[in-house]
Amino acid sequence: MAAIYQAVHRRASSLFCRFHSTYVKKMRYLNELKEDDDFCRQAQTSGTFYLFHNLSPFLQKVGKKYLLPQLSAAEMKRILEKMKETEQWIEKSVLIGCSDEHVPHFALDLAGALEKSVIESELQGSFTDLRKALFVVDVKDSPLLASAQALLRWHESHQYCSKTGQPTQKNLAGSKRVCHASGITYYPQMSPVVITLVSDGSRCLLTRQSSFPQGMYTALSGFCDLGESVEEALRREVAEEVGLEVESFQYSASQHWPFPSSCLMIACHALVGGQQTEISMNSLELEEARWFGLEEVLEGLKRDYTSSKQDDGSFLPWFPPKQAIAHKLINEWVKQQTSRPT
Ligand SMILES: NC(=O)c1ccc[n+]([C@@H]2O[C@H](COP(=O)([O-])OP(=O)(O)OC[C@H]3O[C@@H](n4cnc5c(N)ncnc54)[C@H](O)[C@@H]3O)[C@@H](O)[C@H]2O)c1
Ligand SMILES: [Mg+2]
Repeated sequence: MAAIYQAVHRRASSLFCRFHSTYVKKMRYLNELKEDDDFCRQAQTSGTFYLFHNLSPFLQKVGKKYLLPQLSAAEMKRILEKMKETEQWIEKSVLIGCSDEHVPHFALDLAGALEKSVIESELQGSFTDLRKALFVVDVKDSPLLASAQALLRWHESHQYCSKTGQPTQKNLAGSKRVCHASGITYYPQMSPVVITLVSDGSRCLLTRQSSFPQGMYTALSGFCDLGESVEEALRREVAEEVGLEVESFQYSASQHWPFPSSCLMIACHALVGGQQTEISMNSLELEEARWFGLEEVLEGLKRDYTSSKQDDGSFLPWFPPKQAIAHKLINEWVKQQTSRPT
């Protein structure tokens, strides 16, 4: 009965969809895949697959470029058969998007099924740590890579119900997990983080944690506490980490960030009053916090880790690459400074 209802519903939706844009149709299609296991199972037979092993994505190096190969369902089947694994493995994949033509994309972690080196030599590429992969693939592929890994990571760490201790079961698309003993449904989660580029009008405040690569400075950031609004978290983090009081702030943009595990980065510009710009750094959290003038920021934007290294082994300041939302904040600040009437 449910299957008939779903088929009728799908037919009605597809008629309705004739009047919708490509984007709306795509979102409706993805939503159906999440809601209907049979539909998703069928989609897995015609979809494409991004491979992971122990949460490291599979990349192929072609010349100087790192590509993110998508395997067809037929190719996946061939590899699993060759390695004497069953096709059931395909059901462990999670839905991560689809093309405008509704070819669904899935991510699959093959750890536990296949030996890493065997797949690497079969497919001529390598499973690469996400901290490297994210920065070497084409910029347009980084968000997909980050969210695919985050979803696979969430499933890996939510195998059991935290109330009953019983195994949880994922739906086919991987948009949720259910504990059949308690009836609890678990959904993938992100932790909200506010990232703030503080300015005093003519300088911006950039900071380092001791765990950062040498020479790298970025905007202030902090996890939102439970029950806090974005505004409250922003003001608290700036006060906690550098001892300054925010006068006003403006939202810029947001980004999903996979480190340490699924953050929703909410990026803002903040202004502190001209009278109170003396930094009182919290050395438990930060190694350094200081004001940067426009010239120094412009110079820093030209460097990366390698080019910032000096002959004596020290590092000149450099900033996060364009995949990180901090880069956008710094660029926006530069634009605002350079477009101001002098
Ligand atoms: N994409 C970017 O441009 C960018 C830039 C800066 C920071 N970040 C990310 O923002 C995250 C948070 O920044 P931060 O380290 O300054 O935060 P923070 O200042 O809140 O300090 C981190 C500490 O907060 C605690 N904490 C509270 N809630 C937590 C949670 N949900 N998960 C983990 N730890 C929690 C832990 O003790 C942790 O050590 C970092 O993990 C970093 O990867 C991204
Ligand atoms: Mg912080």
